[in-house]
Parts: sequence; structure tokens; C-alpha cells
Amino acid sequence: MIELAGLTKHYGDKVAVDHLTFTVRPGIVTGFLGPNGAGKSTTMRMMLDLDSPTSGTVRIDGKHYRQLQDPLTSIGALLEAKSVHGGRSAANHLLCLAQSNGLPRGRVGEVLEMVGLSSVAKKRAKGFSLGMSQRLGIAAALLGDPQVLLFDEPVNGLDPEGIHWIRNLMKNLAAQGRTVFVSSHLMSEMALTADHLVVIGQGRLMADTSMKDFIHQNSRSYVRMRSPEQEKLRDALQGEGIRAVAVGDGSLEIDGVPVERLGELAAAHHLVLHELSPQHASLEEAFMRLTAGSVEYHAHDGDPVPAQAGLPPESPPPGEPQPAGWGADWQKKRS
Ligand SMILES: Nc1ncnc2c1ncn2[C@@H]1O[C@H](COP(=O)(O)OP(=O)(O)OP(=O)(O)O)[C@@H](O)[C@H]1O
Repeated sequence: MIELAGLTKHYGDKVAVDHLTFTVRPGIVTGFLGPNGAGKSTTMRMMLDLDSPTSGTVRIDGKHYRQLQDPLTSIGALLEAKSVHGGRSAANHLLCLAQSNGLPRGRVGEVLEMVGLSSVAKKRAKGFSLGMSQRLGIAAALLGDPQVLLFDEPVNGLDPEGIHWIRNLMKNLAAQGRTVFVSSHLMSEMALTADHLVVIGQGRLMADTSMKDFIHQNSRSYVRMRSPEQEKLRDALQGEGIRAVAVGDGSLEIDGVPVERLGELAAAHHLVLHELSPQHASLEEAFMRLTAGSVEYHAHDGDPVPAQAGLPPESPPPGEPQPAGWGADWQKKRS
């Protein structure tokens, strides 16, 4: 497993990682999420001793990285897919890594096979697409058959087939009992892959939870109703003690009432409906709300504009329903 205790990194005045304490466990895929600039790569670099913490510690299976005897056999990582000597073939790149780490050369062919690059083993890496480079980086991570694997944004630039392949690979590695830690800034991608989530914003821990709980806490369900007789519909709902919130497009949103009951109620009042539909807020939306106060740059017309630090997540406009659950627990924990 990977254990972080108070891990902190300053670059001059900039606090990139701020007292992170969490544990990444074996046997599951743990997603590491945060907006751009949240500190994900810096944290992963410190796990690999490529950056020194300002304070705090990170341990791999109880040891500091420097105490690991043959590091590649304990921890493998894909950080920068393109950081490969372009003049070397895929096989030679892996062979150099194998030889300098005391690994058998036969392992090179095995990992090339595993990532589907056997047919281009002798091709120079500089001609590789981003997807092929990602596969080569994964082959390097797997070379020492390590129990702990780190992947930094592994699906970047991949086509749907490549994304599907990486997802299955990570799940299979976890099913073999390995510790799999994968960063992304896409909640939707993580929802399909990870069993557990660690979310950071501006270097600080915002959530450390199972995916099941995150979905449970953040999946807001409600019903949308639209009628040419909106006022009458609203009155009919109110008469039954049901609170409906009017939204911009002329529809009503109702929380916590089954769609069947709402349809029957409209029929009982002979009201015409143009829409009666159950809705689910996306996890992407929940993640964006959770991290809204910690986004480093917001898009503006023109240049990026630094966001204000420490703002609470955006609340719905007055009069609009408060989505049940989202972010509330994490915000409580943070305060
Ligand atoms: N070597 C460095 N010198 C100065 N600042 C740095 C350095 N490396 C990272 N930072 C800053 O630290 C913060 C965290 O960066 P980091 O790359 O770890 O974030 P990230 O979550 O991986 O972002 P992204 O999703 O965009 O890759 C950013 O504000 C970044 O500008």
C-alpha cells in the first residue's frame, strides 16, 4: 500500500501539496482526482522520490522509496508518456530499463506482448503516437512486475479502444491484489474505473471515499415537469404539499416524489403535460461543484483568469433546489 502522512510541497510561495494524509490500499483501483493544478502530479512525483517533500512522508509498503531495494520490482509508474529517448526502439528502451534494474531481458518481450506493442518492438519511439507512447510507458511500469502501480492521466490522448483497454488493465491489476493509483481530472472516466476516490483541490484533501458512497452522496435525482398550464400545475402540487421549483426554461423541478405519483396527480387535475421525466445529476457535475472553490484558473473571454482561493463550492441560485448530499460532507470535513 501507499501511505501519505502530512505530505506537503512548497515551490517558493506556491503551496502545491498541502498536508495530504491518506492511504492507497491494495486490491482495488483508487482514482486520484482534482482540477488542473490541484497537485496530483506533484504528489505522484513525491511518491517516486522525483521531488522531495517540504514536510511529511510517503511510504511504499512501509518503506521510503530510497529504502526499496529494487524499486521497479516494488513500484511501477507511468508519469510522462513522451519522456522516452526517441532514437531508441520500444524494445531497446525497455531493455535499458531492465538491465539497469537487474531485471531479466526475457521480461521485455512479455510486457510488450501485454500492452500490444510486439509488432512495433523494433520501431523507434519517436514515431509513436501518443496512444502507443502511453502503452510503452505502461510496459515500463509493468516491467518489474511490481505490486504498486501509479498511472498519471493514462487515458490522455487515447482513442475509445485504448481507453477501454486501459480501464480493463487497471481493473485486472487490482484484481490480482495490486495497489493501483490512477490520476485524472475527469470524474466520468473515474466513475467507470475506480473503486475508491481521493479528491484534492489546491493541494488539500477534499474527499477520501468509496466510489459507491460518492455516487450515493452525489447522485441527486428529481423529476422535471413541463406544462402549458404551469400555474395550475404548481397549485395542484402545492395542494398535495409538494414543493416544485420553477427553472429558467419554464419547467418545474420536484425532489423526492415518485414520477408515477406526479403523473397521476396531473391526470387527476386534467392538466396537459409536455414533459414528465426523471432526472439524475451527473457525477461530473458533483465533482465540479465539490472542487469549484479550488480551481486554479477559470475560463474567461480571452486569457485564463486565476480563481480566488478558498471559495466555497458554488451554491444553486436562490429559489433553486439544493441538490441533496453533494459535497456537503466533504465541506463539513474541511471546515
Ligand atoms: N517545478 C515546479 N515549480 C513551480 N511550481 C510548480 C512546479 N511543479 C508544479 N508546480 C505548481 O504546483 C501546482 C500543482 O501542480 P501539479 O502539476 O502537481 O498539478 P496537477 O493536479 O497534476 O495538474 P494537471 O491536472 O494540470 O496536470 C500548480 O500550481 C503548478 O503550477
